[in-house]
Amino acid sequence: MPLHPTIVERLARARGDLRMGVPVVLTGDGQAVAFVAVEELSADRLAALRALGPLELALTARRAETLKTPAYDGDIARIAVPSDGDTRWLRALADPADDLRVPMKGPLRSLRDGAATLHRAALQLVKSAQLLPAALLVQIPHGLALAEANGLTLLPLHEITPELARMSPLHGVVNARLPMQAAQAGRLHIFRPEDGGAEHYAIEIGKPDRSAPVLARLHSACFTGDVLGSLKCDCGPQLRAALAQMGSEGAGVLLYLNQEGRGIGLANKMRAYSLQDQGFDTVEANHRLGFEDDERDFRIGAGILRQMGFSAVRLLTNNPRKLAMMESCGLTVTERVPLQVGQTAQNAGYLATKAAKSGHLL
Ligand SMILES: Nc1nc2c(ncn2[C@@H]2O[C@H](COP(=O)(O)OP(=O)(O)OP(=O)(O)O)[C@@H](O)[C@H]2O)c(=O)[nH]1
Ligand SMILES: [Zn+2]
Repeated sequence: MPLHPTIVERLARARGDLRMGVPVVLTGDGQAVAFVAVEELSADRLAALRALGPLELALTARRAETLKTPAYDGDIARIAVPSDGDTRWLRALADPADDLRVPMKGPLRSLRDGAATLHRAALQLVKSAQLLPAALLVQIPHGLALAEANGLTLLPLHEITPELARMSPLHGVVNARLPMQAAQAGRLHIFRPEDGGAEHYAIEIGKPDRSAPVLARLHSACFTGDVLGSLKCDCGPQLRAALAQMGSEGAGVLLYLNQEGRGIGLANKMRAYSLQDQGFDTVEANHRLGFEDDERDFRIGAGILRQMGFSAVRLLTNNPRKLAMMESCGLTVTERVPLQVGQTAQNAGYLATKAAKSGHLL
């Protein structure tokens, strides 16, 4: 293998750069841009980018809708940044925290002309770095020259597009015996993705027969519910009930997928919780932040199950999307096993919204 990093490795670097406020260079469609995530933008970097040319802010159409500004590119909006637009101005557009207190952010000028392909890719990268979906871009004449002169990560669009669409292969790193309250015969497996992303875990209980449907649960990380016992959701009780059922049946597999906050990360989930305290429901809060309702990639769970030798599941869930995704990834769902535990006065609204807007089965 050559010494220079592959495109997958450069993508991982780029995510790290964005989380540190370092610009990344994107080329493609006959254009080149340098961009940063607004969330981590410093005044110095803003000044350095402004010196390169007119600045554009890319937001998702979800966020643009809240800001009441048109998204001429369908799923995204490009907004011209005025010469006095500073980091506070940009952050107020990216972050809905102060929307109710300061509803008027404009006037905003949405751009209509020109291509949005690089803006779209920039936003996708910012999202995959679990930052607020807002990118500040500047068009540059020569991507390679700017990247080389400043030691920036350069990403050609045609190389990253297939990588962003595919699920990164996962490798089993280690597994070891783990006796638990719910089952003495437990084993924890660690899976690591090739793209430098979060590791995921499989908790195998007993010795499930690989030739029969296995009792399985795809659990998404919820620090607040799983660890802190939050009353705002039903995750903690669901986690424990699933393990208990597997323990009492003597076999099962629970995947603990590190897709906190339905894939938006804990910081963004807490932003969503602040919005929920302002009266928005769980879906509206995600939209106001600029995310879709659910940003999780359920292919990961199916991939791990197949890697462990399972081809059919009895799936513990109330979420029809999980059932559909299993089937589309080639796993047979022989039964949906409902998992209704942990209802509280505080999460009644949350569960009702999931049933009404996300199709959860009651
Ligand atoms: N963005 C966001 N995420 C939340 C909120 N409440 C809980 N979550 C996350 O939602 C996910 C819940 O995952 P799951 O338990 O797999 O839930 P599910 O899609 O409802 O499906 P089932 O429980 O299988 O029926 C976890 O990642 C939580 O962190 C919220 O208000 N906003
Ligand atoms: Zn939860």
